[in-house]
Amino acid sequence: MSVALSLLVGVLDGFGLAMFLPLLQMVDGSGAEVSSEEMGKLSFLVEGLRTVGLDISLQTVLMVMLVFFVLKGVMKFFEGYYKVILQQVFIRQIRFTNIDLLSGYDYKSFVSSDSGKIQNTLSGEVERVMQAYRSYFSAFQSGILVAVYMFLAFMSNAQFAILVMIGGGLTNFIFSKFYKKTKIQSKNLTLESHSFQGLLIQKVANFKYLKASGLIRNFGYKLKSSIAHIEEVQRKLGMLASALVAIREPIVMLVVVAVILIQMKLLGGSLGLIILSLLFFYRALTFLMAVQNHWNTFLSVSGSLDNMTEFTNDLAVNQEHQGTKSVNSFNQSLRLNGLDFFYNQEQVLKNVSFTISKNETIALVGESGSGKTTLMNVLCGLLPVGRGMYEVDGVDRKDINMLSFQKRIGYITQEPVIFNDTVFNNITFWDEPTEANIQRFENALKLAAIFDFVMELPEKQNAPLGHNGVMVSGGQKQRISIARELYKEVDFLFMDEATSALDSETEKSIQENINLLKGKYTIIIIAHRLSTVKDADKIVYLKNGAIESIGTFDRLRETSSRFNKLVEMNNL
Ligand SMILES: Nc1ncnc2c1ncn2[C@@H]1O[C@H](COP(=O)(O)OP(=O)(O)OP(=O)(O)O)[C@@H](O)[C@H]1O
Repeated sequence: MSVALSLLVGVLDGFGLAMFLPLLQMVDGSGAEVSSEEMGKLSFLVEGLRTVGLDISLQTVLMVMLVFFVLKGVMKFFEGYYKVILQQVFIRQIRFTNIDLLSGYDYKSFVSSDSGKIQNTLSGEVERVMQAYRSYFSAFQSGILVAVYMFLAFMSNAQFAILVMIGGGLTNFIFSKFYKKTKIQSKNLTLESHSFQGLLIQKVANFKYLKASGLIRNFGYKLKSSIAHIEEVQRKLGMLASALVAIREPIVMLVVVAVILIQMKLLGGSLGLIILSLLFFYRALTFLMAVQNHWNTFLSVSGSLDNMTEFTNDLAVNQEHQGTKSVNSFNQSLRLNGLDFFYNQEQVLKNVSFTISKNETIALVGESGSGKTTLMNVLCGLLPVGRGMYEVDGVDRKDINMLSFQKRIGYITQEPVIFNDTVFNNITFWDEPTEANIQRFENALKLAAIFDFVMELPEKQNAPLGHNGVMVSGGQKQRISIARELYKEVDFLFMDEATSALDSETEKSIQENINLLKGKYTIIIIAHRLSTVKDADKIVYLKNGAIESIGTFDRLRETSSRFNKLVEMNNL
């Protein structure tokens, strides 16, 4: 469609231009009858006018010329508009595909990925891909116009056309060197942008620490040095582009001058034919320059295309495996049998076997690095099973649709997750404030022991929490994130150090609430402070990735001297 429109624009423009020749003949003052021979094979235009009974007068020629250019204008509108629509479809597809792929991205791959690359590819790089697409498309369209004008020039004077083509082809050797260098710099620009975005993310995420420790300016230097690298690459790209623009016209003129001289002096061509061909060539060469311009711009952003392809492939290859069996409720047990887990070559979990029954509270304890978080991540499906077996209600992990399982999970992390929005939206995850939802919301607040605090805020549930929850204390953030999980209708509560950011008073109140939830949810909890897990139904004590002992608090105290040591260290 777009090719056809470009062709039409070129042909209409060419026909319009061809009408200049009869016009020139009329104004040369000789008064001779307009001859169509000077137009070469395009003479059919003048002959056609005669056939339909029109005089070849000044008015007719001018009117026909006008009609051609008006039609060209109309076609140009459709061509431009169609181009915008195509571009939107293309970019939307890239954006939507990548967002979907990112949602399905496997957690294990995500952990070892570069957040700067993800951020940069999905923001700045998308813009550059759009630019690449635009330039590629424009180069292609201009290429079509070059072909149309060359064809028209060929129709009016074949010899001249061939000579210009040979000249044009020879100049390409010079341009190709520039293209190669541009491509290399384009790749560098993408890599430098990834690293800049990575540093920026870290500066924002660690702002508090950097500020409090006086290191913020040192980190600022790193960002500035990254900017300097980007500028250096951009300068090189700019230099290449300027040089290309500068040499382009003199080279093209060299070709034209040489060809006219050869044609006039050696081959004895007619000036009339050369003039019409020149009109077409002028157009063809203008578009040839446009092709080269667009092509060079395309190459200067082509690094982004490679990066986007590689990024999309990486996401696609590392999609989370989803089984076909949905978990819509939890009825019996989670069962691990002989589970091993590896990070690269390193074995982190060794032969772990135990069962968690519905509505039991299980505590994972052990020294730092013993594998508690890893085990929790396997249990909630963030990490795959390396070796061995993991079943939910008797269904193998591999056969389960993990998204459906994870919807049944309330997850409370070490660092409470707070979105930059109101208390209500943070807890209900943007649910409609219907009466039933408000009731559910208030119940969740009460269960998380934060109802009084919220109701005393000037704006109550509509109070904003700020970026990362800066407007509330660590303990309050934790309770809000607990309330969010309780608002969901879940079967499991996974708590990773849920009480670590709380003062002892708040911890006591949360502890009481966990006790209240005990028996209503299946709770899997990691806590360094053993006070939190004292009342658990079962404690899984991990040592170097293997289960050292398993049982109630009192039973472990009786049977495991190592556990006793841990308890003593915790001053219990
Ligand atoms: N993404 C990772 N890549 C490689 N090794 C990892 C990764 N995450 C954790 N490990 C390793 O796995 C082991 C267990 O880590 P894990 O975080 O599960 O321990 P933990 O008991 O939760 O520790 P802590 O109490 O300090 O949080 C550690 O030796 C750690 O170095």
